[in-house]
Amino acid sequence: MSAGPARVACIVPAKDEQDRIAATVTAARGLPGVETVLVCDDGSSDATAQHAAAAGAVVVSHERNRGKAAAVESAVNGLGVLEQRDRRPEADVLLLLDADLGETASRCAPLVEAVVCGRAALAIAVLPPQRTAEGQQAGGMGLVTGTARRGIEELTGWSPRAPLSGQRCLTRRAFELASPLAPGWGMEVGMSVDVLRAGLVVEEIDVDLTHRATGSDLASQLHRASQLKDVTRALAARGLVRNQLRDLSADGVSGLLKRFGRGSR
Ligand SMILES: O=c1ccn([C@@H]2O[C@H](COP(=O)(O)OP(=O)(O)O[C@H]3O[C@H](CO)[C@@H](O)[C@H](O)[C@H]3O)[C@@H](O)[C@H]2O)c(=O)[nH]1
Ligand SMILES: O=C(O)[C@H](O)COP(=O)(O)O
Repeated sequence: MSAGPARVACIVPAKDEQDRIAATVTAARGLPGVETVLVCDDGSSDATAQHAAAAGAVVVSHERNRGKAAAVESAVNGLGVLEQRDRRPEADVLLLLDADLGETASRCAPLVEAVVCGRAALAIAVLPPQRTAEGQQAGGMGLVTGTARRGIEELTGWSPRAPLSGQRCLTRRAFELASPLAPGWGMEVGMSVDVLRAGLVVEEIDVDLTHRATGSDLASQLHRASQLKDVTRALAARGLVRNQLRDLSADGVSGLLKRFGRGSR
């Protein structure tokens, strides 16, 4: 990281977030060190872009929906263009926040602090249990989370508490090491694996954040299916399946049983 105070840019991917984006942007702008908030409007069909801009964000837009990872990449590219055009010093820290955090985004200072002080290259927020809009306990059967957690552990030896959490702060260098990001919902899993494999420190931090939690209706289950597909792809692209096949051919049936036992934890 460069000498002097750290420069933090906040990156917010947003699809149809007009109800919450302004509060999220306002809260993010108030975080220590945050100089710029960039929102990528990922093909929204509502007024997300206008609300984000009115709250003080720099907005880049996708004409059509391209998924979360592409939105994050576009916002970071936009940051690079701004820095060159305006000859401004480069941000050395990126804070990635989802658009639906609202004013709770103001609680993310501990993530920034962990990276700015050099304790971690990637700091990830662990959220408390969430409730759905109907007041029910959020979350599914744990299939996506469990797949992501076990995959990261198999590939790196580290077992995260919140493998899917998109609320994360990292050095620009760590972001570059994880780029291009794994597509769609695989970006967090891919990033964690890539940063750990580069030998950098990853830390999870409890942060009292609230977001729009996924429920149990059909749309929510379809969302989970899409997450599972992208997470599985990100893990496979980093060698998970290859490793499993290698171990199976080395250990035969006992390897299969060992792996099955581990998978059912
Ligand atoms: O096509 C899309 C879909 C979503 N988003 C934005 O991405 C963020 C996360 O989307 P959300 O629907 O809130 O995700 P969750 O269901 O909450 O997913 C959890 O798990 C994901 C990984 O599967 C992480 O990316 C999220 O941070 C984490 O909250 C939000 O700002 C969205 O507006 C896009 O930019 N493009
Ligand atoms: O609701 C959630 O936490 C995510 O969509 C992941 O769901 P799952 O881990 O319960 O399958």
